[in-house]
Amino acid sequence: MFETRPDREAEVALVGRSNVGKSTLMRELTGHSFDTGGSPGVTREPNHYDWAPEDFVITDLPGFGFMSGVHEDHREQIKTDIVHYLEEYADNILVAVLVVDGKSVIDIIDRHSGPDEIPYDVEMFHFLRELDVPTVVAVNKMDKVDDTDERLNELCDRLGLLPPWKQWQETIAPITAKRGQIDSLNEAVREHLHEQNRDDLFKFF
Ligand SMILES: Nc1nc2c(ncn2[C@@H]2O[C@H](COP(=O)(O)OP(=O)(O)OP(=O)(O)O)[C@@H](O)[C@H]2O)c(=O)[nH]1
Ligand SMILES: [Mg+2]
Repeated sequence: MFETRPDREAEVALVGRSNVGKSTLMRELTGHSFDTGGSPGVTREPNHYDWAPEDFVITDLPGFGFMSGVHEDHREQIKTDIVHYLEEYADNILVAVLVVDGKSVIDIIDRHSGPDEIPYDVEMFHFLRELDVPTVVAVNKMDKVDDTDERLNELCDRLGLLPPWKQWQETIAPITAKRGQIDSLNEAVREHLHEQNRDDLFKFF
């Protein structure tokens, strides 16, 4: 279990598979650099970022999924830790940002869909709903995607949201974190904060 969380009431948490760009997005949101890298599994412990006078923390959770050099047992442990973390702080997490790689997410979901298998991104999306944590799917690396609308409609379909994606701007946010293009995410997060009467946190998004 991760024990490093600062004692803050409100939280926004970034979750998602390894190498999708969570730490890159974290850098864009906070202006502070975190380890990012070409190989999956860079972040092994949560990165928390808080502002001294504010009762608010942004958390970048470790990635889950295939990571070269990381043993299967350890991978399962990380996944279990993430699930426990989300359960424990569900009441504090005002918005969860599920980050996916727009270039590969459909292929990965389809490859892992079967009678006995639920793909991680789909499972996590539904798990967050069960916890009643408002969730935005940040579809990252859109600089690598040509057929934007088609891709985002497919993603809606896989997540059980009726396309077209434009109906779901509070839930589906295409971004290119690496270039700082995250306006759609900021808007979606603000919508959810507003619904919870937390306009005071708009300055962070
Ligand atoms: N093309 C492109 N690459 C990106 C973008 N955002 C991040 N990357 C790259 O994706 C790689 C992984 O980024 P990280 O931010 O380390 O990913 P992470 O999700 O934190 O990975 P873990 O810590 O392993 O879970 C890095 O090489 C980034 O430069 C983007 O918007 N477009
Ligand atoms: Mg990371």
